[in-house]
Amino acid sequence: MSKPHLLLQDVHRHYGEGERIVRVLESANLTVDSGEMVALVAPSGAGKSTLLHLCGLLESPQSGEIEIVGQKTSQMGDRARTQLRRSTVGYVYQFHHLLPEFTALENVVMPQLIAGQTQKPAEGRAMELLDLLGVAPRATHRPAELSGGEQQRVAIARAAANHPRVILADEPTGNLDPETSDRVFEALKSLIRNEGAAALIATHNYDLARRADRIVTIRNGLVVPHTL
Ligand SMILES: Nc1ncnc2c1ncn2[C@@H]1O[C@H](COP(=O)(O)OP(=O)(O)OP(=O)(O)O)[C@@H](O)[C@H]1O
Repeated sequence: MSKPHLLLQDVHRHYGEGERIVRVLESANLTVDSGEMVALVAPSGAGKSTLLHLCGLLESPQSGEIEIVGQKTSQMGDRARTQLRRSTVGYVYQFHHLLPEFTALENVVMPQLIAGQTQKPAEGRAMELLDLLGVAPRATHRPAELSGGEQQRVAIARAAANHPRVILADEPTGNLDPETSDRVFEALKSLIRNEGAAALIATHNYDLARRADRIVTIRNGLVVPHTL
């Protein structure tokens, strides 16, 4: 059997020390397979951002192993981690952070050029993603000329531009109205399926969480299955 795209094994993460210690994860385990969408639902302060940062190699655990596409990261140096993150992880944030002076298309082309892709194939890939997410007709519009939902779909296309094996999203529809939020979530889901990425999506929206393949929460420092 092939390895899961994302694997956390016996991960410990705390902040501070002594009396001020905050134990967020204690022996946490999680696996997310290719094409699987896992929703992360937990109360404020439970450790959702911490977990996403660990999965995205933006933070390191005090102990335990995090594997991305079968690569163990616990012994990696900073450069190797950064390289692995850039080549395998895509982030979607609540606020899209698109570059305002560039068009939707250019925003999705840009990360590919930075990764060493050439213009034409990068444009082809960008159009393919914008099309998949239903925003191809807005390709030449700048962010200010797009609706909130369109902006967020462009941001998802940008996060997926370099074929990430792992997609991490923090409240990806948090600032959208329910109907738009629904549409964006479905677009994200079909993208994950299409691309065979492993996705971990933190959300407070129970209706959306229920439509993921699985729901997990953080309890007593563990990542555990959750039902709503
Ligand atoms: N740099 C830090 N130093 C000390 N404590 C921290 C630090 N970062 C996070 N924490 C603590 O770790 C716990 C988990 O924080 P985290 O941001 O992961 O929670 P969260 O579930 O994402 O919360 P929210 O839903 O409010 O964003 C919190 O109690 C927080 O106060």
